Amino acid sequence: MHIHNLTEENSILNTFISEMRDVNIQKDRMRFRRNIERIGEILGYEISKVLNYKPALIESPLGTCEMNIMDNDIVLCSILRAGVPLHNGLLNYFDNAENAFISAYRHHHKNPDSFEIVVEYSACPSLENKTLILADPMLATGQSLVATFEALKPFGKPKEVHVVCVIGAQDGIDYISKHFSEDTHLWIATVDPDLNEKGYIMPGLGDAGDLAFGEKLQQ
Ligand SMILES: O=P(O)(O)OC[C@H]1O[C@H](OP(=O)(O)OP(=O)(O)O)[C@H](O)[C@@H]1O
Ligand SMILES: O=c1cc[nH]c(=O)[nH]1
Ligand SMILES: [Mg+2]
Repeated sequence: MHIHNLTEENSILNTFISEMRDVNIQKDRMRFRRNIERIGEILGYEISKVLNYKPALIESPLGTCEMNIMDNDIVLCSILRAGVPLHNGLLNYFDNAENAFISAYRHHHKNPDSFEIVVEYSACPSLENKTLILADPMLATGQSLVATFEALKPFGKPKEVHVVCVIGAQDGIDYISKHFSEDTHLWIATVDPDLNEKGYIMPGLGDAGDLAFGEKLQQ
């Protein structure tokens, strides 16, 4: 897996991540969602640098110039719920992308520290020979991303896969590296060292879905 960790370079991206982590600033739900969206825009811009381009003649009112224009059939797929603002950020840049949505949530059994991933809903166009961009802000154990990728298999084989995340735990990155093909790209805003006993990224930011949309009742 090709890992692009954007936090290694100083940029305004780190300000957005720090606001998402900050226990006081993150209470502002609108800012939390907007920061995920802004990070989606930044990561989308980075992905655009490795996509395919074709020359096109562009006519301005004063003349004609040749420019390289993006030439990819993009399918943007995000994992509900927390993936929604990241999806919006990517879609702000990939105007004509097709879109897919998958639901994946942690189902807790009697032991609150153990869970399985339940994938229930999938709405997806054909992925055959397309550029799949798979978005979820949090990569903790990596199980949601792997379960989602599995659920997408009946929709066709993409030409290339780009996974987009805001915060990832090293263990989760190692896990998805084993389950996605070697030529997959991971575009990640930052990487944290640990997971706690509940599978939360440490120091992370807490529960991204709840911070973006409010607490949900456990199923
Ligand atoms: O890497 P994993 O260990 O699978 O954990 C990461 C998953 O957890 C979060 O979703 P959550 O299950 O909290 O659902 P939500 O978006 O509905 O809150 C997040 O958006 C990922 O999908
Ligand atoms: O740290 C984590 C792990 C899973 N889901 C989240 O929202 N946060
Ligand atoms: Mg959640």
